[in-house]
Amino acid sequence: MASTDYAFLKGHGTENDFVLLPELDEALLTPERVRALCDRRAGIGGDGVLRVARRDERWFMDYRNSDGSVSEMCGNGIRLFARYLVDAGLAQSPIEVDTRDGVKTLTVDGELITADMGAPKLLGTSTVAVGERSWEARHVDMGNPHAVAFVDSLDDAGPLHDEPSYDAGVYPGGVNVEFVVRRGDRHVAMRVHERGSGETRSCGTGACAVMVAAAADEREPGVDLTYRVDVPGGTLHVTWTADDRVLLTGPAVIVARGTTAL
Ligand SMILES: N[C@H](CCC[C@H](N)C(=O)O)C(=O)O
Repeated sequence: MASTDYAFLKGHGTENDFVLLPELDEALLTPERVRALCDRRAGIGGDGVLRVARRDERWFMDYRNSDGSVSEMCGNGIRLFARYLVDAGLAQSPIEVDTRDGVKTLTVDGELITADMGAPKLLGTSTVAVGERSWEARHVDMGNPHAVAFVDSLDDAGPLHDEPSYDAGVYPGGVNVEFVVRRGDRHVAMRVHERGSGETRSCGTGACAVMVAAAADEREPGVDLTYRVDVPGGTLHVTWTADDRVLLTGPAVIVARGTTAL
């Protein structure tokens, strides 16, 4: 692989970490280069890559999972993307960011950033399994696919080294699998095995999917509903608005800037 220096930033949202590339051409971001950048020993390390691009007069977030695959949306990543734009003086809050799942609006309020993720799709149920154990999982689409399984304990899913098995008929393009427990009124905790990245410390779209699955039965017409969602890497808050939008609020921290030869 030819080695030329490219600018990068490293950051995270509740420890879901990303390599942000502000100037790389799309043609250079091959799956091989994504895997090399995300490698935690031979590369910078990350759960994914955020390439900064322009599309139709807007900023476009080109998101890639650490295995080099492409996904439609990344809830923690888009907050870091907005943090970069504001810190670099390239945009002011509120910011419209285009994604493969359409345009999202980001609002920056000090340390916290809120992403309007749009309307959730609450679909049917299927079965997910880890080893001998299996659970019913609720299909929630947040622009990307999620299977949400309610468990008695977050330890029930085991070490999650391997991808849980799932119904490929329901999820032909793969799926992010969340395991969730209730912690109290409008308060849940989750673990996630992400499509294309493995178990991560947090998943923004996953936190939204978990909240929608957990709150669906208690949601009242005309009322906004907010949940606290604890992830291994911190805490997110998710609001399902009366007009059927999901708002994801959490931190986004830039931890390093530099140049990469990858
Ligand atoms: N692995 C996900 C994309 C990243 C989602 C996650 N990092 C988030 O914060 O939403 C997928 O393939 O759909």
